[in-house]
Amino acid sequence: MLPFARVTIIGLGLIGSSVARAVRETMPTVRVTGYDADASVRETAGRLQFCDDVAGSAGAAVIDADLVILCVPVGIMGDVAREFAAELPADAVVSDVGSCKAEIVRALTEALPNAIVIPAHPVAGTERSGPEAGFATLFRHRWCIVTPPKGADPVAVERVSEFWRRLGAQVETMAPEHHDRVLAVTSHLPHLIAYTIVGTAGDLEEVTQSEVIKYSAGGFRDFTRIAASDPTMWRDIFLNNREAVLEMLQRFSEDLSHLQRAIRWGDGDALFDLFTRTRAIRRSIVEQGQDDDVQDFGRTHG
Ligand SMILES: NC(=O)c1ccc[n+]([C@@H]2O[C@H](COP(=O)([O-])OP(=O)(O)OC[C@H]3O[C@@H](n4cnc5c(N)ncnc54)[C@H](O)[C@@H]3O)[C@@H](O)[C@H]2O)c1
Ligand SMILES: O=C(O)C(=O)C[C@]1(C(=O)O)C=C[C@@H](O)C=C1
Repeated sequence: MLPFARVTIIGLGLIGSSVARAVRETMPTVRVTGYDADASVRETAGRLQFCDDVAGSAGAAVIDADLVILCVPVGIMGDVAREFAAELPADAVVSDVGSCKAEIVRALTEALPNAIVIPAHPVAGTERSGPEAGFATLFRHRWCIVTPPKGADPVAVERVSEFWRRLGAQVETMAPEHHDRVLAVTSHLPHLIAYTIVGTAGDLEEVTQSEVIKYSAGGFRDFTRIAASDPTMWRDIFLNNREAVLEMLQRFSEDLSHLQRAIRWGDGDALFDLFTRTRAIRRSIVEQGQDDDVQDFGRTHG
């Protein structure tokens, strides 16, 4: 049996439109209603037809939904929930796809004190944004981390988990605070580093007169892809996962200082040992099938 019959997606950008497309493909009998605050996004959604209908307000979009998924920037989840609170059916499940979870659990449970709130995070995306960037296979073979609030109904948790499994994801359940510490290392810090290195190179360009662009290849190009990610989305992630990001950044700065010292004192063994350890980490990720060229191609060209 399908976990939900009438799904409403609020926010029809990269992730919202990908969820809609994936539902179409994997659960074609499920009715998908969409809403976006931006009229031009609603118009594009109507043209691309990845929803059965596009509503004119958040309230109208949720009116008979049994699952509502918020696919908007992390910093406005609570405000958007308040917009549709009065129209939300009592037995509907409210979820989201936000990239950090503790603050969202707090904001959604505060905005919807009587609703069934089961947040989730599909750990899948690209540097692109908007409804044209979405694609149905985005979540296939990717993790989706479900982060229920304390005391959440296990039946609702299982329905949300089954929904994501049907979209092709592998599901894990985690406490929101634990999620935020893990993702601070595996996703948020790497983005911060990419933003920094590309910004630094951009500043240096004035000195080197365009050599940065001319000779950018390999490693630097990979950083520029990540550093092209949506500014609103990432501003909100850093402001809403502040504690965990600052903790991991402190740790990272210490490790960077050790490397700096090794280079200064010509400690080749320290450099060699670290690079050997990191190469083994990359190889074990590839062996576990969590990364391959086909998937990378799909993510950047989908
Ligand atoms: N991009 C990724 O790689 C990725 C991956 C996983 C999760 N996420 C999370 O998914 C969420 C959406 O990210 P995205 O990449 O799809 O962004 P996006 O910019 O492509 O889409 C966001 C959409 O939300 C709409 N929106 C903004 N304010 C709104 C409001 N008040 N009411 C209704 N709609 C509103 C925007 O018009 C836009 O169409 C974020 O919370 C992000 O953290 C992103
Ligand atoms: O592949 C990318 O472009 C991404 O940045 C995707 C990525 C990630 O860091 O893995 C970014 C943020 C999301 O919350 C989940 C996935």
